[in-house]
Amino acid sequence: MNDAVLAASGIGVRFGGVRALHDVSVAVRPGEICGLIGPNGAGKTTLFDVLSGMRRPDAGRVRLAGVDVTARSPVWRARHGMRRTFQRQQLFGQLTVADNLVVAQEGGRWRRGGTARSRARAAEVLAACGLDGLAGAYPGTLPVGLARTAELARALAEPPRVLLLDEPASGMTEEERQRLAGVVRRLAAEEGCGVLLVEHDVGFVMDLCSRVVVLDLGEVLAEGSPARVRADPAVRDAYLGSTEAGVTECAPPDPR
Ligand SMILES: Nc1ncnc2c1ncn2[C@@H]1O[C@H](COP(=O)(O)OP(=O)(O)OP(=O)(O)O)[C@@H](O)[C@H]1O
Repeated sequence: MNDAVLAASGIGVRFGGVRALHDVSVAVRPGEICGLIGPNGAGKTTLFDVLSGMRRPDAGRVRLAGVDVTARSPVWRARHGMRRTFQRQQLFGQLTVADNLVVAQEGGRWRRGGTARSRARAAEVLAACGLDGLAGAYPGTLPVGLARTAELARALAEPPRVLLLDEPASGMTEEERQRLAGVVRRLAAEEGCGVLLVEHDVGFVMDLCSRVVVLDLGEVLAEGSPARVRADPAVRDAYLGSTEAGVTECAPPDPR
């Protein structure tokens, strides 16, 4: 995929005797929302770690907007437009939600309060995420769904070129999930951001994504439109179960 904003090719990672990823290739185009699903232990988090620079792969390359970033640090990748959210929230607990977004923009230059420009951008992003009433709240006081939304807002504090979302809907109410889906759709459609989404809630992934990649035992098992992936017998065997109502997930949502 030559026009990809993010492309990983031939990725291999081993943890001692465990083959976590083997010859995995994934690409995301600008403005595309791509899902990454698979059973527990399939290698999704390890792949996110490789894409974001937190883990060097034993094999393969990662390209950001065509530039080989395999040897680049997470900070370098973030500076060049790659953002990631985590299963465990990473907000600074001693700062307000708004200040978390200000710090995300200013990094080491940050002084308490931040610049007017950073504060204005933080307010704009919080409003877009439906968090305008919580700018002064501390992350630790927020229920899990709102804290995850705040984590997403922090990832958007500087407009990203590509966004890696790690189980963003986990612990969210239906209303929060709808809002999350709206924010991600707008980001992709209006700002051309490429999104790669790991999520155990298969219904959420199938609704939101135009393409889905299925990992199993560290390898790409299937890839294609949600309808195609849903109908794939190998995917059903490895991950999806059939019910009268349709396809549901087998792996339980991560309670973290
Ligand atoms: N630091 C580590 N040391 C040893 N083995 C690891 C380590 N991290 C992951 N693994 C192993 O690598 C494989 C892939 O794990 P990974 O966490 O990437 O899967 P996952 O698809 O994200 O799972 P989950 O859905 O449960 O988060 C698993 O077999 C896991 O036990």
